[in-house]
Amino acid sequence: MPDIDKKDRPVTSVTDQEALDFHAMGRPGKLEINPTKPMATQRDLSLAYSPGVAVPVKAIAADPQTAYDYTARGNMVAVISNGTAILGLGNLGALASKPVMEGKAVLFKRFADVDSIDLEIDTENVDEFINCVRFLGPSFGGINLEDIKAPDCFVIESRLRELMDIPVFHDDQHGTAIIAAAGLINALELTGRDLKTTKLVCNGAGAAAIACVELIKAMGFAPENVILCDTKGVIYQGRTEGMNQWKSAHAAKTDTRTLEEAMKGADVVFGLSQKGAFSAKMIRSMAERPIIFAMANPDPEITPEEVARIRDDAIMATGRSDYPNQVNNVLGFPYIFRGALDVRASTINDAMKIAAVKALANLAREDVPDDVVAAYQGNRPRFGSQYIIPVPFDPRLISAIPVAVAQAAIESGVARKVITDMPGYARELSARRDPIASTLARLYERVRRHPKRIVFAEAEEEQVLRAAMSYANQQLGTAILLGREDLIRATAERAGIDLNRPGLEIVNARLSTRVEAYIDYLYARLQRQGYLHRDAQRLIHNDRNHFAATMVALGDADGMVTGITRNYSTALEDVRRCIDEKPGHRVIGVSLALCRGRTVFVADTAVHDMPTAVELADIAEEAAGLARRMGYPPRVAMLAYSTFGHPSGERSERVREAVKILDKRRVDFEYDGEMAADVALNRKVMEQYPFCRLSGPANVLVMPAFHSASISTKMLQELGGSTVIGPILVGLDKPVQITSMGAKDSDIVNMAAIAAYGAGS
Ligand SMILES: NC(=O)C1=CN([C@@H]2O[C@H](COP(=O)(O)OP(=O)(O)OC[C@H]3O[C@@H](n4cnc5c(N)ncnc54)[C@H](OP(=O)(O)O)[C@@H]3O)[C@@H](O)[C@H]2O)C=CC1
Ligand SMILES: CC(=O)C(=O)O
Ligand SMILES: [Mg+2]
Repeated sequence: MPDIDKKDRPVTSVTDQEALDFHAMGRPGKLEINPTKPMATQRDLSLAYSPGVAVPVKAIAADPQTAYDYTARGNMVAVISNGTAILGLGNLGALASKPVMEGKAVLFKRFADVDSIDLEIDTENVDEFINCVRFLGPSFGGINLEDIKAPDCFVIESRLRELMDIPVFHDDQHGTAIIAAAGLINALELTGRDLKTTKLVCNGAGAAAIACVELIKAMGFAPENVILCDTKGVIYQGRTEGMNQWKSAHAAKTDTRTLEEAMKGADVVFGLSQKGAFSAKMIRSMAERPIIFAMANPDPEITPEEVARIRDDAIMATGRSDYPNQVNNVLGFPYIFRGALDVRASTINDAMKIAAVKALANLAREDVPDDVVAAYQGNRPRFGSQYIIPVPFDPRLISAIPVAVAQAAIESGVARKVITDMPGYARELSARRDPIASTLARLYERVRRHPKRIVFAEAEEEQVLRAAMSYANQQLGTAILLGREDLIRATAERAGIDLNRPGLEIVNARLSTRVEAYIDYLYARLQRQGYLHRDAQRLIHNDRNHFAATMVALGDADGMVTGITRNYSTALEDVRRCIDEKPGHRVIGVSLALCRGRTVFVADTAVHDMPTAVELADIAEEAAGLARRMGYPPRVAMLAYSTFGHPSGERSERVREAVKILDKRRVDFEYDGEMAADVALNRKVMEQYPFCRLSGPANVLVMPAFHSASISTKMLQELGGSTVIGPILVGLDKPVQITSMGAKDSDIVNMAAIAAYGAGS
């Protein structure tokens, strides 16, 4: 019996409590709405609302197409469900479907920058549902129907398609069929099969299954080689029980009556039914090199581990993100709608679906460029049984699929806007990618490849325990929990956290065998700064920051995270008693602000109150180094309230001096200044200074002083809707990160991952 390949094991798994906490933290749910225009002044109000708003109203009344120019319609999709077939969980009602629909809405945004809102319609009556949706056309550029049970979904979709002049797309049908077909084409190629003679069994005869079977027959599968099963077994010609017209259309001429009989000798099996529907016996009875797509969510018909225990020649796919070969409609719907919206398509037709299938299948066969490797857990994927389909985080999807879909819409005559410059369109699409997730994903993947032992210095705190558990769960390394074991265990129990999992290690400072070594180390460092041996003893025994930092200094841990219970500067002082600056470096804090598709590094947000010119130059070097290590070629702007000498003043003088120092140092990155923030960030404003040496908008902002750094990042976060990570501490000889007091568990994990990243490979 083959051992399961390490790659087949889930990369990350989450507990029920983690899932609930994730949905409850901060503002409950997963999305909110933000205005795209200023709404600050009387004039703004006059333009946005009465009287100004009357002008676009009249324009749209005169020419409905102008709604795409004057409203959000053209980038807005509704995700609509009645909750009658939520994933593979069955009919749990409209309200219970909301987490999934919010999820689909955020995936639209995350993967394809499509704005989306979920609408849960509380009726199981088909006519009521249709009547509710049919009048919503003016609000949206497209309708994504989701998790509506068969056969109602077939009636609902086809009637709405007739009634509405925007794309209506039932994702569980066509999204699933497109992804499954793309994966199947590649799996057939890898196993040397011809689709005309391949025998396929599909378990499930609902929304997803019927659409999959229709699509593969359209691709060339022989109808006599396709058998569909449902809860009553094989759908054979003449069967009367539990039938409907959609099942009848695929009733097979066969003597088999059960799934078990049908699967004997089958080349391919699709599971679009329910958890656990495939038995070991069924899998064992399939043909050589079988293709098994167990696509039920959240739990597949059979797991890759189970299949690996039965046979080692299968190509295995599931609908889940924690196994290789994820056949899930998330690879389709964001990009298919992106392409359809961009050409204002009136529908999503077969030509567009087939174009998406081909684009997806081809992408998995292409060589993967370096900047994509991070999306594949650090391994360079190669077309093969473990890689038949791209992963959802593949950054090439955003340009490859919408282009194919838009092109097909234009050629098949359903586009209301023609794109002539397709390469230009592909470039625009790439720029829509959300950098937040890619930056962090890249960092996490690097750490996953080189897991690290990180000490969580305040492990008696609940959010720290949660963060540590998440760190271990995400296979970033070992989380060392520092604290009194009885208190850690009590907190864990109260919070429902299971400490008996691999990757967690409790260290109690009082009981550690390393205490004497740590005291000696600290005393040797501090004895000439007025500290007695007993002071060093007290610090190691009683203070977790000193204990943790000494652990890191002496190599008992790779890095450390702290900051929840003590203010930043106090925590930093604690750490610096134990760890020096890296030779030739300066310790500073850099905040990473991710805002409206841009990433900027802001420094120094932690250490230097009123830096001198030399210190500013050092800060620029440290921040540029961090940017480069995180994959951004640095363009450093030395910020001030003035730009290139005007208006003059003492504060700007210091910044100008820092630029001269950088000139003398002949540093190997782009920098310039002094300049105001708008000059640094806005290409058009920068063009007014043609001599400026930056080749584009700055991505590293060196602030003239701590107050401006701190104030501007906090304002970005609170008013600008930016995600701010950090301050990230750089320049220390060992990787230590300090969170802000009261940080959330997700912030703490990010900082722990950054510490681990800093520990290198
Ligand atoms: N990976 C992916 O991207 C996607 C996966 N899916 C998964 O596919 C499954 C079906 O979803 P959907 O088509 O929307 O739901 P539907 O309610 O429309 O259809 C469910 C179908 O599954 C059949 N079924 C249920 N349990 C069994 C069983 N034990 N054995 C055989 N057949 C069974 C039902 O049979 P009967 O007709 O007799 O009631 C019905 O035909 C879900 O698990 C869902 O998560 C769906 C969409 C996308
Ligand atoms: C993925 C999905 O849409 C489903 O399982 O229903
Ligand atoms: Mg679904």
